[in-house]
Order: sequence, then C-alpha cells, then structure tokens
Amino acid sequence: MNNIREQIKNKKKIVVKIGSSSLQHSETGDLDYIRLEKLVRELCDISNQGKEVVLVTSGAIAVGKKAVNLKTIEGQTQAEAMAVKQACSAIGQARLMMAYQKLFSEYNHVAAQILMTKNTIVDNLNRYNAHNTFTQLLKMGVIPIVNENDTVATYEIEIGDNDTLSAIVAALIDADLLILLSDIDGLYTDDPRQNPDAEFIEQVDELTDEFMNMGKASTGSNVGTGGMNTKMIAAKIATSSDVDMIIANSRDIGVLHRLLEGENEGTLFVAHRDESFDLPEFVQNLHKN
Ligand SMILES: Nc1ncnc2c1ncn2[C@@H]1O[C@H](COP(=O)(O)OP(=O)(O)O)[C@@H](O)[C@H]1O
Ligand SMILES: N[C@@H](CCC(=O)OP(=O)(O)O)C(=O)O
Repeated sequence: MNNIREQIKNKKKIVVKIGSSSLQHSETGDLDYIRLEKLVRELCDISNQGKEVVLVTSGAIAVGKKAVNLKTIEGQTQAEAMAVKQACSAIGQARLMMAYQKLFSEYNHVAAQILMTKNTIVDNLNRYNAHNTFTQLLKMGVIPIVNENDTVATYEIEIGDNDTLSAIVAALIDADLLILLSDIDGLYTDDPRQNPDAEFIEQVDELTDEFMNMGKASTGSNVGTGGMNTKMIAAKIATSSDVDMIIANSRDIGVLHRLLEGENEGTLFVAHRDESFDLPEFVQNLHKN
C-alpha cells in the first residue's frame, strides 16, 4: 500500500459529493433507492467511526423534474427555462431531503440541510456564519447535507455545479479529505467514453495545466452538470486549501470504506497548501475566465 494512501486512514473530517447521474436510474430518471440507502449506511458508519462527515448531494432538479413529469425544457426563452429549473429544484430539494431524512433516521443519525450560493463565501459575514453553522453541526454529531440554493441562484451568484461546491465546502470547513463519487473510475488522460486509448491516472501529485486540460474534453453525462472539467476546478480549490481529493466510481458505494481503509482506488489528488490561494476571491471570479 502506498504511503499517501495509507495516510487516508487518519483523515477525520470528510466531505463526500455524489452527482445526479449516480442517484438516478439512467433509464427512467427515478431515484435509485438502493444506491441512496447504501450511501447513507456508509456515511453513518463513517460517522460511527468517530469521523466528521458532510454530504454534498446533487439531484434536486432531476428529482423535481420527475415529480412534475417534465421531460424537457426546450423551446422556452432562457428566463422561462431558468424559472422552470428553479421551480424543479424547489420541488426536488424537498423530496430529496425527505428521502435522506428517512434513511439517516433509520440508522439513528440526524441530518441537516445547508443550501449555499456564491454569496455564502464571497460575503464575509455570510461566510463566517456558514463556517460556524458547519462547525456546530459537526460538534453535535449531525451530518450536514449540502446543495446549491438553485431556487434563488441566478448566473451572477451561482456556483453552478456541485463538484466546485463540494471543494468550496471542504475548504471552508478545513476538511482533511474530499471524495467525489462519479459515474467514472477517476481521471483519465482523455474522456474514455470518446477515446478508447485514454489511460487511467492513479495519482496527481501536482496539478499542472496538463492535468487541468484533461477535463476539458467533454461535458460528461446528460444528467451531470460539470463533467471532468468542474472536477479539475474542484481539485484546484481542494488541493490549494490543503485538502486531499479522490475521484471514485459510485457504482459500488462500498468504495467509501475501502478508500478510508487506504485502498488504492480512484484518482488521488495530493494536497499542497498554496498560501496565495484566496477562497472568497477565487469564488468571486468563478466563470469569469
Ligand atoms: N479526462 C477525463 N477522465 C474521465 N472522465 C472524463 C474525462 N473527460 C470527460 N469525462 C467525462 O466526465 C464524466 C463524469 O462527469 P459527470 O457526467 O458530471 O458525472 P457526475 O455527475 O457523476 O460526476 C464521465 O462519465 C466522462 O464521460
Ligand atoms: N444543484 C443541482 C446539481 C448541480 C450539479 O452539479 O449536478 P452534478 O453534475 O450531477 O453533480 C441539483 O441539485 O439538481
């Protein structure tokens, strides 16, 4: 077992992000309750080991769309499409939380909801309050469940994807490890769905431009928002903030405990604190380049 993987065993404060594509059945778009149940059981067990856990979950818009039987939002103006998306997220977020609350309470754990926007980080008072709320919840042994507040977040104040959001949360709370659960094993030299010669990368010691560009090949699945590009932005935020990050496949949710036992799965991005990295400034400038 490699030494850096071995050290993953000692990580205490862990943020786990799961994407929409991992929570839905691809054929129907309905929630995959078995996977959701396994995810909650894993998270409760991590918490039972005395670690602190935060879940960043996508899925609100997809679940909301399904609830009102909306197939597509094509043929509408941008403003109408935005309103429909925001309405769906309002419907879906409540449903998603209902499912999580039920499952967490079955394992005798308390979950809480935190909805964030860019302003939560950029505004000093908001950031201070969010930090305190996370700290207090973790102190109480509660598992915070985070999503973007899509119902109010227009382009100017939206983070836009939950890969980035989860890294922001990890940086905000000084987490030790961020795990992104995706529909792919980790980072490849190119999108393996487009390029059969793409090679798997086990570990990224330094996030050079070469790695940052590997995510730009495609936008990913049709339900996911960011593809690999936003995962590279997440890696930049996390590693610069001294948080190790792993991308792993959600196909088998048991990967969570295997990773925390130091097993070599997924792609590990090794943390390197960058003293010049300024989280509020970075978030303020998101989408500007
Ligand atoms: N270099 C790359 N390595 C791995 N996957 C990539 C790469 N470039 C693009 N992708 C695509 O990104 C997808 C994962 O992102 P996404 O669809 O947002 O899923 P999720 O929401 O589950 O994280 C993969 O299924 C893959 O097709
Ligand atoms: N906040 C949105 C999800 C945004 C997002 O990043 O989705 P994904 O690429 O599936 O992680 C929602 O809950 O529907």
